[in-house]
Amino acid sequence: MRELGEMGLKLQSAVKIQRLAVETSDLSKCDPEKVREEAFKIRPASMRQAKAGHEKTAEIKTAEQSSVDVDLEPADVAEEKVDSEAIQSERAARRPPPVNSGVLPLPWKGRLGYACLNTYLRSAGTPVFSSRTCRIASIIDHRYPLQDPTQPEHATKNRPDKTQSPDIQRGREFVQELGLANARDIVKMLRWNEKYGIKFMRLSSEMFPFASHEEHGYKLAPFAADVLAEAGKVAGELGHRLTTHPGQYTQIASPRKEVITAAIRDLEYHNEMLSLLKLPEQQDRDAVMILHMGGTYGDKAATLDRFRENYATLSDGVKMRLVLENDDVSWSVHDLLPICEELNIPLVLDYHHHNIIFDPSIREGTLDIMDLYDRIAKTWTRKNIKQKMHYSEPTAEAITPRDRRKHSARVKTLPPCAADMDLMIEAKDKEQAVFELMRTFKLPGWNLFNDIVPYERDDEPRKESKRTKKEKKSGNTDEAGEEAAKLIEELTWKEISRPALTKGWFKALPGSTFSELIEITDLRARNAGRGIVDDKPQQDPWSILIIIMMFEYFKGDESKWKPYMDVLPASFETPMFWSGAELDELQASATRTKVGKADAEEMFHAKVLPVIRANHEIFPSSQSYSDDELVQLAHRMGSTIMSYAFDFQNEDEEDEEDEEEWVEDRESKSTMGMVPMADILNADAEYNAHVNYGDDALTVTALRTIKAGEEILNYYGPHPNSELLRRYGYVTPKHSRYDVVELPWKLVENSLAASLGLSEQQLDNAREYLDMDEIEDTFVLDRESDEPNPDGTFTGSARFSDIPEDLRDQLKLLLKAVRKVDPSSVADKRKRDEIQHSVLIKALDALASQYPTTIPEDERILSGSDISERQRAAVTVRLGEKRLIEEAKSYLSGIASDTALEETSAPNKRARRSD
Ligand SMILES: C[S@@+](CC[C@H](N)C(=O)[O-])C[C@H]1O[C@@H](n2cnc3c(N)ncnc32)[C@H](O)[C@@H]1O
Repeated sequence: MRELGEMGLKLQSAVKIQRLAVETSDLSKCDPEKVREEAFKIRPASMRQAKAGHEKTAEIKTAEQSSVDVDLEPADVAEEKVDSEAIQSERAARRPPPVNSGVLPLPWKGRLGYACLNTYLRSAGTPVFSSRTCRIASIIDHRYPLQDPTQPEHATKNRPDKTQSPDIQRGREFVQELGLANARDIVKMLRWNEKYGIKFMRLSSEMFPFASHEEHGYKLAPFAADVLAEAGKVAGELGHRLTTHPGQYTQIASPRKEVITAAIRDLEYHNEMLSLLKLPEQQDRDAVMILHMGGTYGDKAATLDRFRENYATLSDGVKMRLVLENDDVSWSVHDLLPICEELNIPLVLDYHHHNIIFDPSIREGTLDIMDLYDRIAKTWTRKNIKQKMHYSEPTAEAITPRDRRKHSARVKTLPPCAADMDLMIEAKDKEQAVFELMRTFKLPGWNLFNDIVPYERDDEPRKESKRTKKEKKSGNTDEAGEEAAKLIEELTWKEISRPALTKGWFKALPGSTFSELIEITDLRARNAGRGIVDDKPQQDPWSILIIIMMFEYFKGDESKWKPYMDVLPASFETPMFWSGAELDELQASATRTKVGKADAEEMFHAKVLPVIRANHEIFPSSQSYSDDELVQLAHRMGSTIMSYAFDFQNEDEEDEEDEEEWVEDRESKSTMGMVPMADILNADAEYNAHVNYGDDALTVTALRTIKAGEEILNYYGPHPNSELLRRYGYVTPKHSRYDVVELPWKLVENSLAASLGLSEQQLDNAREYLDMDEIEDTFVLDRESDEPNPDGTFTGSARFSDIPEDLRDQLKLLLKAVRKVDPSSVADKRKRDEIQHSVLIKALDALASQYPTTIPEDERILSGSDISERQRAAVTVRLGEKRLIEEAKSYLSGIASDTALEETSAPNKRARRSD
């Protein structure tokens, strides 16, 4: 068994290395034999563990970055190349099962639960759910009475009347009404659950929107006391367990005071909600609040100390309900169990998270954790609370930890828990996932829900789509819009689809018919024979909108959008259109490398031109255009979209409730579109208006008094000037608070080598101890900036407050590695801390020196009058980055001198630490 486990691990590393080789976009260099050889080299277990932590931070970062850079980024283009079917199949074939265990807890006597949302009831004719919410701007709007308070509100005809005087209580009642509607639906869900054999459910944290908000928060008693007591009474009668899971930002071990204050408010809110249910004694004890420890802030021991300290200050009510859960990034079961035992806190074991940060020296899965079952169970029994566990599985194709973080829609098996466990199934299909498990294993109640077909059945009256509603309302669909929407459907995709491998043979069979929309694919590499795939190429929202805009453009005067297209710019100030000399003005700014012109053109060639060329009848005038001219036109449309288009969430996604779990990397399902008029507002980091997207109308709300002649400004987001320039072609002084600078790891390494007098060979030897696959090659430094105030202004300024945690960690790893190569070069831990700061300062110096001009020189250039707009923008970007580098250096020097001071004043402590 053990050998098999190790073999699985090696195969996994092989897959990982292969994937990385592919991700560096050099498919041809990926020699499978070499990859396998590499994978079978055993590294010390400690290194592997350390690297696992890194992988997580690196991946989270990538996910964040990709959510910003929607489409034209090189990474995306590379990603597409990577995702060839063969590689995917290979990876999938090699994946280990989600849970390695021979134990199935049958016959099952426990309760299976689902979290927060019942998909069946949510999509019923009259939706039943507990997460109705609103925006803060709506609370503020509803401080004003309705135009006709005797009539129900209407999105256009009966809105809050801003000419009257506002009343804070009125706004609060508006949001509280949403909470009451949410709470009233608990009983409906409980009764439904009971009917179908489910007796365990997590209540949505969004039950009472903004209840724990600093400014807009409110107590639940007395207004919600009766509704909650009624829900509790029904839960009591039915023996239903109710729990909660405050969100990931509720962290009581944060070093930031404001985070702790907010977390305590949120815990008190959850506690009040559960207490007002007035459940029978045991059920009340079982109504727990699950919390994650949160970040490590670079120092787990210090974080645990803060946790101890802050936990002690929590109210008894909160302490009675608080439960800790292992996460998939930083805090494993092994980390949390001791603190849970120490502080008398139950520990909820989440198998899915555990399987992501497992100890690879044992094997993936649950075997290592089973030895801890007794200790985990005791954390519950000694408080007389019924134990619960969380179970979910990664998506079927998941291989890397990043992939595996995504929960699959349903689960295939049960974990090896006690057969009477309360098991929360955290899967996207919620109650349907529970049903599937019940069906698979014929668990008690499996025969109760035969009348429940999957929640998307056609005979259930479903919510109308908003588009249909609008169309109906106008009585006459907007022809131009409809025409554009139909365009994509009409296009024949064959020219750009994958070559048909096996369809020809299949089609040749006598009597066969074959839809053009599907394709037979070869899945033998993963032992799955043939399979059917959707044959449409993956057009993304960008290419679709570019094609539609080009379609309208070619129609010329015939286009109903012509007047709108005419006011849109034909040329742009974004760096995409700058000359080489103009780009050079950006100096060492990372923006210089992010222009993405070549990648954009590659995308046009792959996704836009083939569609146009294959459809002369739809784009008749395009025939007179050369390929180059089409690419230029695609650039123009792409840049227009970049500056003017809006993202629209798909209907399905809007209805989806948050998993209330650790951050998930969801696939984007958005669509992009042009919205004339809505795109007319300019923007700045301090703004005075907010655009509200209603079902039937788009409104703009002033956030404060706007003087006559003053420009109405929207908010495009907390972008650094470099990003503002890249996307929109402008910069503003106010956006400099969000400036960032990218520090290449190479500079840190060089600076370390210089500080310790290491030779290139010694540095290379140290690198051998690191898993280079996990090493980040750049780190983003930025300032800490508060959110803008509700009126769009800022109270304080942004300040540099810390070096990124992953940079610190990576540097620590390197220092440890250097110590192994040359123990005399880094004497002890204290020395390592000192070195860290000076190394980073030197690295920042090196970074600053890559910019040929100094801060005063840039300031002089900017104050001059003979400077073009493009130059002004470039100098503003580079100057912002230089100033940030200086701030980071002063911060580090400050810490370094504090440490020195501490050492001179506390020699005993120092002596202990260096032991
Ligand atoms: C959505 S449009 C805003 C309306 C646009 N000004 C127009 O002419 O229709 C975004 C573009 O407006 C310009 N813009 C927006 N805010 C700006 C600002 N604060 N300063 C300069 N230009 C701005 C940029 O060219 C940007 O790409």
